[in-house]
Amino acid sequence: MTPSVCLTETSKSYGKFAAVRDISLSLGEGETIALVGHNGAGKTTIIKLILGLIRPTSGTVSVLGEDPVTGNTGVRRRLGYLPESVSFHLALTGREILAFYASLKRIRLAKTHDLFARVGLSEIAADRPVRTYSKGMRQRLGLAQALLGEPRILLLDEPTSGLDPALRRNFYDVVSELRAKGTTVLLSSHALTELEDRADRVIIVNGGVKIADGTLEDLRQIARLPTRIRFRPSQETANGHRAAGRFPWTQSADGFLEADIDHEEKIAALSCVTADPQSVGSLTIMEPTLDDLYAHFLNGQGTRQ
Ligand SMILES: Nc1ncnc2c1ncn2[C@@H]1O[C@H](COP(=O)(O)OP(=O)(O)OP(=O)(O)O)[C@@H](O)[C@H]1O
Repeated sequence: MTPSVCLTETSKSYGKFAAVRDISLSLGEGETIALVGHNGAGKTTIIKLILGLIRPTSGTVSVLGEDPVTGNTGVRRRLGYLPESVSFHLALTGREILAFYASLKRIRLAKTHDLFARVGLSEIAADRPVRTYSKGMRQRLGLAQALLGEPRILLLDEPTSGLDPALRRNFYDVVSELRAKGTTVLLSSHALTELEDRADRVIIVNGGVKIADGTLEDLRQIARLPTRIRFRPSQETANGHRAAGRFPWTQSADGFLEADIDHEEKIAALSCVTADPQSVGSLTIMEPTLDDLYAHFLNGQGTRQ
């Protein structure tokens, strides 16, 4: 996969304080990457380094092959950015705001006409002043602004905070469309559960340092956390199952047998449960979630505010 963004041993300090320390990462074309970490972990600093809004204290940042601070300004026009708190001039209409940002990016207005529909803002809403917008509508306008000019790299800082479930779904639909077109999407978020099925890769930062980077499956392989297996045995085989093998099955209130099985034993445990398919009513395999993995990688690292 061609990398759109590369940080190589990049640090950013403010005085003696290192907001980001020796981070190396690459973001591929068409990849959706979740950037997760506690408050103050360094997520926004990484985004600002990619945008060229701040210079690294050491190391390098390359965006579409250019240094985003000193390189070809055309590269910046290929970036879309939705900041953590969107704030627009309240007296302007959505359409006026989009026209303003389009002129900054030197994009012809004709190319912006479908953006309102794409983010789910009606034509009537587009002509209303932003002060009449709900938080969700402002966030949609922020997304429309970030989508101006069909960016090749989209950086979204906490994009779904404050959005209701329907708006979140709509938002992720737009992200899927962009991914299909080859756009690199970096999503900084605390909403781990909703990222789980949506990100191709997860980067975890803590205290300005990258502590994990991989697909969910990669992270599961590294963390080797137990898998919970639950099954409902048929009446006559319940006792047999409970005794089966060396696995510590316990009976839950709803009649299921369940156990947390070590990563290495997962296949053996499943073979044991399913040896006689007739004897199993239903079976659930619960792999460690992104929440579990996040807690695992942060465990013992300490956090800072
Ligand atoms: N201009 C600055 N001057 C001094 N310290 C800064 C500056 N910008 C960021 N920091 C510090 O760098 C650290 C990382 O900040 P950053 O905004 O990147 O965190 P974050 O992971 O985005 O947090 P959040 O989830 O709360 O938005 C924080 O401790 C912050 O206080």
